[in-house]
Order: sequence, then structure tokens, then C-alpha cells
Amino acid sequence: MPSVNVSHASLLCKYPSLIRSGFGFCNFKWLKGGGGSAVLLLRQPGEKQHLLPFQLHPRQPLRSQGGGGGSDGAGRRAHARGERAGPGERLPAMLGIVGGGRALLRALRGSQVTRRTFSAMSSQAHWLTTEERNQVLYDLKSTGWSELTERDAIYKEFTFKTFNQAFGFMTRIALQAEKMNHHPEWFNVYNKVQITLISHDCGGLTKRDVKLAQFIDKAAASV
Ligand SMILES: C[C@H](O)[C@H](O)[C@H]1CNC2=NC(N)=NC(=O)C2=N1
Repeated sequence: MPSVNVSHASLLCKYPSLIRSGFGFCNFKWLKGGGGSAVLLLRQPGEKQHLLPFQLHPRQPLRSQGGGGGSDGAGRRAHARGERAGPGERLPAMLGIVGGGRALLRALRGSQVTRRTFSAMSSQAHWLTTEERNQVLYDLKSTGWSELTERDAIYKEFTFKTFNQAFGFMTRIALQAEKMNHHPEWFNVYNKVQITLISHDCGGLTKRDVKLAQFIDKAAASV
């Protein structure tokens, strides 16, 4: 599998979270190599694991790739927003890969890491660890959220004095949902709003749902 030249300094100082998150993959492990080399071990349930060797070398100027590569700043903002960098789009610019972006994408594709898997894996970067999950669920339950039994989601009902208050609340949530590109499932009758949160692309509860639930509680408290 071709080794990919990755600008070490640009990755570590500009995108430390990218390193920690395994470039957005859900099941990954960094294997330290000698002399500045490293290997990204990708594990996807039900598939064989993939090894991507990286030869880390001193910082070189970022070079955005053709076709939707955008600037590295756009890539960083996209990553911060939790948007999935589709292969061949922002990924190479985000990773500070110098000339190696296509090699990385070939390696991913060559290893049967298809666009769908890559996309699913990158969105699964928002998964909660068991410890995180237990803690956030404890906190959310203390403010009135409950876990659904029939699927991995959380639910809460809000009651306001008037329909106007309820609709104003929903408007604030809607704007935040658009900003996050993460939307609630909800139902409104007059002054009541029933909200269910789940990450459809992952089929369960993720950090995005927690972030939106916390925003929702703050919005309800300020009505
Ligand atoms: C195309 C669009 O980015 C996706 O459908 C977004 C929109 N909002 C979303 N909201 C939620 N809750 N889960 C998703 O997977 C999701 N995906």
C-alpha cells in the first residue's frame, strides 16, 4: 500500500484533533513507527482491518488539491462543524497532505474503504465512548430527558404558557439545528413540544445529539 507523505507539523499543530480522531474514523489506532513514521490502523466492524502507513516529515506548505479542495481554513472549519469531508473534496487540504492526498484516497478505496464506509466511518467519529455516554445520559436525565427503549435516542417533552412561546422556542432550535446540520424529530401541539434526538447517519446517539440537547435545555430555560 503506498505510503502517504503527511506534513507532520501542519497536522500536529494545526489539526491535533484530527490526529486524535484518526482523521474522523470511528475505530482506529495509531501504531508508532521509527524515524517519524506512523501507521493508522482502521478497524470497521465486519471488515478486515486496514493499515495506512504515514511517513511524517518536516512542515511543508499546504497545497489544496483540485476539485473542491478549498483552502485548508475551509477544511478546518468544515471539520470543526463536524461536516464529513467526502473523499477528493476537502480531506487532503485538511490533512495537510502534500501531494499524497490522491495516494491516501487510492489507498482507502483500494482497501475497499468505499465512499459509503468512509463517510459512515467519518460520521461515526461523533460516537460517544461508554464512559462519555453514561455520564451525559446521567446529566441529561437529571434535566428531564429519557432514553427511548425502541431505539438509541433521547426524548423530552416541553410545555410552555402559550403557542407563541412554544413556536419561538422551536424557531431557536431550528436555527441551531441548521447551524449544526443536525436536526431534531419533533411534534408540536399548541403549547407542547415533544423532541426526540438521534443521529440518523449513525443510527444512534452521538455527541451531536448531546450538544443539541444541551442547547435545547438552555433555550427552554430562557423562554
Ligand atoms: C444531508 C444532511 O446533511 C443530513 O441528512 C443531515 C441532516 N440532519 C441530520 N439530523 C440528524 N439528527 N441526523 C442526521 O444524520 C442528519 N443528517
